[in-house]
Amino acid sequence: MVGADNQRLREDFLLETLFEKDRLNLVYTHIDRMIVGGAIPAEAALEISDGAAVGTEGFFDAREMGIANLGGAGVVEVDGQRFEVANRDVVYVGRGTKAVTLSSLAADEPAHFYMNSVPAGVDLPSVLITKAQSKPVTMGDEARANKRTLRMYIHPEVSPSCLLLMGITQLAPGSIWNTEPPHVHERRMEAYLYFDLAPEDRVMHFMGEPSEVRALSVANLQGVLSPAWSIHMGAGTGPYAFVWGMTGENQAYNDVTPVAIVDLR
Ligand SMILES: O=C(O)C(=O)C[C@H](O)C(=O)CO
Ligand SMILES: [Zn+2]
Repeated sequence: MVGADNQRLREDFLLETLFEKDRLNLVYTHIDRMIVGGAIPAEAALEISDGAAVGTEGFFDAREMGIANLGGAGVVEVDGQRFEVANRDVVYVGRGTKAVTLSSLAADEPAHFYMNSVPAGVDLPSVLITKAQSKPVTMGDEARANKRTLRMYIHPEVSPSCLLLMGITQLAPGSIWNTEPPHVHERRMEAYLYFDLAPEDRVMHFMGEPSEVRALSVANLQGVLSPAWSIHMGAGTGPYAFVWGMTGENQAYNDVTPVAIVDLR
């Protein structure tokens, strides 16, 4: 990626249009085969079942998925099992599922479903993980403008998966910096989805090898991909939260190589 200009970086690593009313958008990233998606089912339900794009009969024949609701109350139906999903609840969908249907309880305040799906080697039961069931960890320091609460949802300590990890980080009022210290993790890729950011604000998201840092200006409900070689950290011009999703062969959250701020170039 050395030499890539801003436009090339945006094309390869920024997911600008994931959320559109009454559409299901799924992006096959080819970074550790993670599929990143968004759906706003307002007037009609949206279904995920066909596997043509992933080369299997059914979408979930060889995949698991995490679905986070970032909007109004919604319903995720997994093979007839109905989960009512409030704002910041997450549904884990296990491999072997035949069909997932996404809908909203109210069309004028529709659910915003954000999805991460990765290859899985085992069938696990599909479950709802509410915000109250997630595991919070508070990090950072108000005086350094990086205080935040990270909530683990799909994680060995909360709710198991095959390889997927998923959680939500909320910045504390007045804090702007996420993911300090920045780090890389050779054994996992990561995708961020910034949300609850005002339309006039942006998160300046930093990516790249620690010796070649670049910035992407990211708007509300846009995603950024972070291959194993890239740092991922950001500073918002206003309040925000983000969903982080990871896949790789090591699920230990602290399996990271921190990079000192003074070593970034
Ligand atoms: O603000 C943070 O710190 C994070 O949310 C970090 C991410 O979860 C991450 O990068 C995990 O590897
Ligand atoms: Zn990370």
